[in-house]
Parts: sequence; C-alpha cells; structure tokens
Amino acid sequence: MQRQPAVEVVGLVKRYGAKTAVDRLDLTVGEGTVTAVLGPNGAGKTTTVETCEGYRRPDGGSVRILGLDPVADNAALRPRIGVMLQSGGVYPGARAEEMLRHTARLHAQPVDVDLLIERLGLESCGRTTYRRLSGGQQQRLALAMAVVGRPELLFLDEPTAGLDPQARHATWDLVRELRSDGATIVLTTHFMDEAEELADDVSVIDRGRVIARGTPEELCRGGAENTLRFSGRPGLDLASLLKALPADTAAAEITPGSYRIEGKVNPQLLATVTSWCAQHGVMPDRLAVERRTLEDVFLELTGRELRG
Ligand SMILES: Nc1ncnc2c1ncn2[C@@H]1O[C@H](COP(=O)(O)OP(=O)(O)OP(=O)(O)O)[C@@H](O)[C@H]1O
Repeated sequence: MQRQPAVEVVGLVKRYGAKTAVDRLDLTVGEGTVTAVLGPNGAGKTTTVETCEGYRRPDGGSVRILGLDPVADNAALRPRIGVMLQSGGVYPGARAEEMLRHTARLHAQPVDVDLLIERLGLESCGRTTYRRLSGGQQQRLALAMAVVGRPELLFLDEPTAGLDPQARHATWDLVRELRSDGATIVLTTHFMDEAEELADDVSVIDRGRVIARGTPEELCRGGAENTLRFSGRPGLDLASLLKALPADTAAAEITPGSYRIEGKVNPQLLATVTSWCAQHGVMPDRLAVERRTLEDVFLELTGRELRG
C-alpha cells in the first residue's frame, strides 16, 4: 500500500486583499524526507508554509498535513508537528530554559532538554529572557522549541538566516539527525548550499507557483549545459576545435592559455576535446568539468532582477 504523503498541497490559492500571494500551488512532501522550498523574496514561501501549519486559511485548493486538515484538525496536529517561524512565536518575556522545559513537558516523548541546550550552544542563555537574547540565540532557541517535542513533521522557515557558521552547521547536523530518526522536514531557505546539503527534494517557487521540482541533482543536471575548462599553451586555434564539436558548443580563451568550453558536456565531448588536443600536441592541463550549482539553476529559473 502506498503511504500517504506527510504534506499534500493541491492547487493552493492564498490572497491578501487584491494580492495573490500563492497561485494554484502544488507541493507533495514524502514521509521521512527533507524538502527545501526555495524562491525569491515575496515568492510565497512563508505564506505556503504558514498555511500548512494552520496559521492561515486557504482561499482555494486543498492542504492535507499527515492526512489531516491543518485548520479543522489543528488540535490533533499540534502535538505532532514542530514549527519554527521566521520571527516571533515565542513569548518575549519568558526565560529561555524555562520556556524550553515547559514546551518539553507538553509532549509525550520529548528530546532530552539538557542535551538539546548543549547541542545548540544555549548553555549561557538559560536565565535570559527571549527578548534579551541575541538574534542568533533567539533563532537557536526557536529551533530548539520546534524540535523538543520530537515532532513527526517539522516546518523550519529560514532556520539558519543570520546564524554564524558554527550554529549553521549545528543546525544542519540536527536536521540530518531528525531525518534519520524518521522525521519529515520542510524548510525554506535562501541558502542554496543549505538546500544542496540537506534536501532530498527541492521545490522552487516564484510568484506563488512551483516553477521547478526535483532532487538537487536532477535540478542541476536539467538542461545538461555544463562547462569544461582546461589550460594549454596560449593562442590555440579555437575555430578548428569548434569544427570538431557539436554546433551548439561555445569555446573561449578566458585569459591567455586558459580555455572554457560550454555546451552539452558529455563523455563524447570530452573525448573529442582531448583527441583534438592530442592531434595538436596540446597537453590539456587542469582539465575539469564544472557542474552547474543549485544557485546557477535558481538564477536561471528566477532571473537576476531584485524582487520587491
Ligand atoms: N499579511 C500580509 N498581508 C499582505 N500581504 C502579505 C502578507 N504576508 C505576505 N504578503 C505578501 O504576499 C507575498 C508573499 O509573501 P511571503 O512572505 O509568503 O513570501 P516569501 O517567499 O516567504 O518571501 P521572503 O523570502 O521575503 O520571506 C508578498 O508579496 C508579500 O508582500
């Protein structure tokens, strides 16, 4: 029997007055996977995630979370999901450790609070009120609050925004660990390396719709446009090399003796280049195939202009 997805969003529409923030968006998250939702500012990521969390009511389409309705079945879902909002969601006057212990007591099988405090470097923050914590400490406390109940499904809205590299890596380790313990995780991020590191599946959202979906590898492979670089003696006859290559290939000498070939870089193209080099007495030094990064793909999909 096919297991139901942890998150199933079909044709979601969400409007703020005349503004359509989410426009017939589909999102399916398999149980036990990490899904990264990427998109430029204002793309609709937070609105989508907050609708999944039951904080916003859809204007159209359907949302099922662990098979339930996030608004109507909120009470049943609350103990099963963990939520880290982009900001707020934590009582500003409460002391950090008290709040965490209190949240832990609300759950049947909480994570060891002392261990969590140590893992997230919150030891020195215990008696400090939330409002007096630094931005990074607030962020780490919000993450601790989201995971302390050992949720089946965890929503993390930009979990590492503003964190130092140590805290970023501690967060990544925790996410990996929760996943290997069977949790399902949905995270939004502007860090492409974060998505590449953590995500089994990526959905790219733009103007309220999903414009691409796949594993990071699938997304980077799509289009098969890649770059081949090598060094050789300066002034090679690139017109002659291009004659040997497929028509849609480009070649350029970037700096004297440093060459870049762009096109469908496959074993055949590599063989043609090295054989052309052999015929012309050229040793192709530092020959390297450069894969597109998720950031390249993201910019190709969403363009380079700044969003409001
Ligand atoms: N409460 C609100 N009232 C009116 N408009 C809103 C509200 N919340 C969001 N919007 C608008 O809806 C659109 C989507 O916003 P949303 O916060 O979901 O985007 P996002 O992808 O999370 O952006 P970011 O990366 O900047 O966090 C934006 O145009 C935003 O201005």
